[in-house]
Amino acid sequence: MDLGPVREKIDGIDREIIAKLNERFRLASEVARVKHKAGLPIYHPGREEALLRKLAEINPGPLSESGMRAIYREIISAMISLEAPMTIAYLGPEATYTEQAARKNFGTQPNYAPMPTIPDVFAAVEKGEADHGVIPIENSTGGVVSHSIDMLAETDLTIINQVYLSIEHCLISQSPLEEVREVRSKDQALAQCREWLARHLPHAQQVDADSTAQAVKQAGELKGVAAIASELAAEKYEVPILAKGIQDRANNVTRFLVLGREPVGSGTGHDRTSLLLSLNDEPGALEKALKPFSSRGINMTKIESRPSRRKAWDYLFYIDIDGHWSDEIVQAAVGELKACCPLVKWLGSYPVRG
Ligand SMILES: O=C(O)C(=O)C[C@]1(C(=O)O)C=C[C@@H](O)C=C1
Repeated sequence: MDLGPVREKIDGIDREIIAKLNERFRLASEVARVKHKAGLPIYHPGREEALLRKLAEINPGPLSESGMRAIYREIISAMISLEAPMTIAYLGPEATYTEQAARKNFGTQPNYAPMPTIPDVFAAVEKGEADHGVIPIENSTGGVVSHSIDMLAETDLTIINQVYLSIEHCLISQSPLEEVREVRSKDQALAQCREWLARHLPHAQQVDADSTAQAVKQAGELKGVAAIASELAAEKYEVPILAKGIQDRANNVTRFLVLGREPVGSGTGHDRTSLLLSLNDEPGALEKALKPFSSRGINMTKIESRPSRRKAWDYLFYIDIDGHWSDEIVQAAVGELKACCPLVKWLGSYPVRG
């Protein structure tokens, strides 16, 4: 078949797409100017999610929803970088899962700033060295990242978005499996591969590292040491992969939070709100605190208790509910909550991915 005529048609469509994209850029620039005047950030996760949900509804295919989202992720990323390039701080070093989550959310265009620890990510955004920060918050197999929850109790930053990332772990080493005597990784990653390690490396010592990517760097330098990390990290630090998909649960997903200095926008109709509560030291205090939500049929998707670090045996409760802070029903529930809890801190409201 002569491909010439089809390719000519494709060229014509590409010319139209480019013209339309530039028209879109000009309109988005107008929006950016208005936001700039009002002192608002350009990045608006709620608007982006609402736009993507609408596009998914009208997309007749064969373009898949994930393909459509990836294309639009980059269109918006390029748009924002034309107006005001963003700096995104994340838990580094380079090639961590947190970097992958940050790129999934912000695309390829921002400046990415790897930070050595979770508190450093908070500090970079608080000091204005970064526009936004990305931190891991919980994993479907390993549970919460306590360090992140503890930092949320102390910060003035707001959660403005969340990102889910499927986590596929690899065993990475310059030595063959028979010679591996030590496995290094972030405690969470080691916990997610416990059964695999018990089966394949029962005698290897398990050692905590600051991050999965840090463990790969070390595995590249030390014989007999293996790391658990992503394929991307193995490629980045040029250390061979011995085994892929070694996590105990096939469906291993981590949830990351995107932080900003101020809340952005109102609800999208499908949002989540995170709150921090403290309770009075009296019988039934927790039950009383949950009542304002259950009595209104507000779904609570998470509750996690953490030591308050102010007093022994004093706890803070981190909760996630369906709805946006600005929703009337949420406001009514929070009003009732304030009457029975000494502390009610709003951590942020953000869109739930459709
Ligand atoms: O609608 C807006 O608020 C815009 O700034 C435009 C736009 C877009 O390109 O669609 C750009 C950045 C925001 O994160 C959301 C949407």
